[in-house]
Amino acid sequence: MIKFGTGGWRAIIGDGFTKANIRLVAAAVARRMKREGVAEEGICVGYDRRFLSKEALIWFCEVLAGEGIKVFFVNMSCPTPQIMFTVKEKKLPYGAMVTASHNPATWNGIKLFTFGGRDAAQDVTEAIQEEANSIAEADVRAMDFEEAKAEGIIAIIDPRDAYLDSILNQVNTEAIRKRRLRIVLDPMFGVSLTGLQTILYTCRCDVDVINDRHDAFFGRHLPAPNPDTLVDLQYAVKEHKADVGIATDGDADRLGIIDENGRYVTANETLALLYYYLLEYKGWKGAAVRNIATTHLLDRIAEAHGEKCVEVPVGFKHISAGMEKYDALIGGESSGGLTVRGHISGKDGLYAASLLVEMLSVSGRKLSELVQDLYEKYGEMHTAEYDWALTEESREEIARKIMEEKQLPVFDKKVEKVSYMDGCKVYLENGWVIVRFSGTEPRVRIFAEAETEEKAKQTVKQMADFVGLPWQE
Ligand SMILES: O=P(O)(O)OC[C@H]1O[C@H](O)[C@H](O)[C@@H](O)[C@@H]1O
Repeated sequence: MIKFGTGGWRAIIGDGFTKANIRLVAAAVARRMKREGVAEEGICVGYDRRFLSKEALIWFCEVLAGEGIKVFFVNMSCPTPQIMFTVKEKKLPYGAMVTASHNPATWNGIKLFTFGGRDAAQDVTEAIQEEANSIAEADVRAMDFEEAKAEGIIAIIDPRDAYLDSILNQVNTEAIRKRRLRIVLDPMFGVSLTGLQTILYTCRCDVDVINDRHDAFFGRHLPAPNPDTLVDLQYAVKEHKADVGIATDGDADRLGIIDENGRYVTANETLALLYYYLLEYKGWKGAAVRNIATTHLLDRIAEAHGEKCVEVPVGFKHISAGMEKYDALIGGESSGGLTVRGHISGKDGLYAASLLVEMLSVSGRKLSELVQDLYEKYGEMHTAEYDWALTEESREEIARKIMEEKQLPVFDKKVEKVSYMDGCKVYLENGWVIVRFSGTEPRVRIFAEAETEEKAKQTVKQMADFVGLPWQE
């Protein structure tokens, strides 16, 4: 059974992520493109550094070619945002990337993009999922990869320069050159290495790199930037006396930041800092779009500038849709993805890192000072984020209690409202807590925000106790 979630189709290699299923997804995409009359316009495809990614993409393309779909094949592992950028720039109707993003090394998957380089909307992925699950394997046609190349159905392209130049054109490279920043880069064994180094060297930064070799096990960590996985980067920043540590996840659409003291700057803080920077320093205008599990600091910043902050369910496709609807300035999520008006509509770790480096250069401040400034201006808000592995039974039990019976614990703060848009979110006076099932992994997540980290943690604990999840520090 093929199942698309928050960010594309993901499955364990050899279990759901099999050659047969990859071919079924390709056949469904091809049939959809043919029905829409866009077979000749084509699809841009790429792959990351995971185990089996390139092979999987070749199998995917053989089916596309067998159905007569024009394929633009990026023949070098690359960041997901590079594919989104190319779909947008070439005005292609579709794009695809073989990656399981931040999931464990045993997973792989396929992300799909539509016109404008956006994450495919839910109705699109649902339709593709349904069609893929209904096609008989014997009905899948394919054409040998080399033959399709020789016939020109598959064209090899290299859009790297166009993508990197577009980022360099959007940031203030002059200001960065003057600041001579010292940076430690941690691509987490993923695909940002060449691109981010190129951008940073072009801006004359001094760059040290860790975790750069090709390791399909991601150094036995999850390739997701968070305080547990960025311990190496924290040490390296302190050791090299760097101004900042920059990490990107496995497919480089998410960003993780370490400040000059070796402290992990949360994705919420990064997002709020960049929104503030765009409004205050660059004088840009516009709303912010955040997902339901992301900091309300953005709401405070928006309000202070006469802007609004729009809340959407988790998943960048919802952020992109919200940004388009409100012509928003910035959109982002607490999981580390963000983008800005004028760039691609999907999240981009390379672009976000470049903008952050620009912010440090233009402001002339240290990262820790900028975070402090923000709290002094808008009040302290801190998040606590925990997640638990789930069995089918525990999932059903939690869903019954909070989603069907709509039970809630008794909080020591006033409950302002409750939303069931994505999981169950309780809006408290000066804070909130959300319980939701991940759409990318078999896990349940409980996030909270409050005036101190301790209070946020206590709120998560209270909710975890209430739904019967074991508490671990
Ligand atoms: O909490 P989850 O449903 O697992 O989603 C966590 C993240 O997964 C992917 O990276 C999606 O692209 C993001 O939009 C989402 O925020």
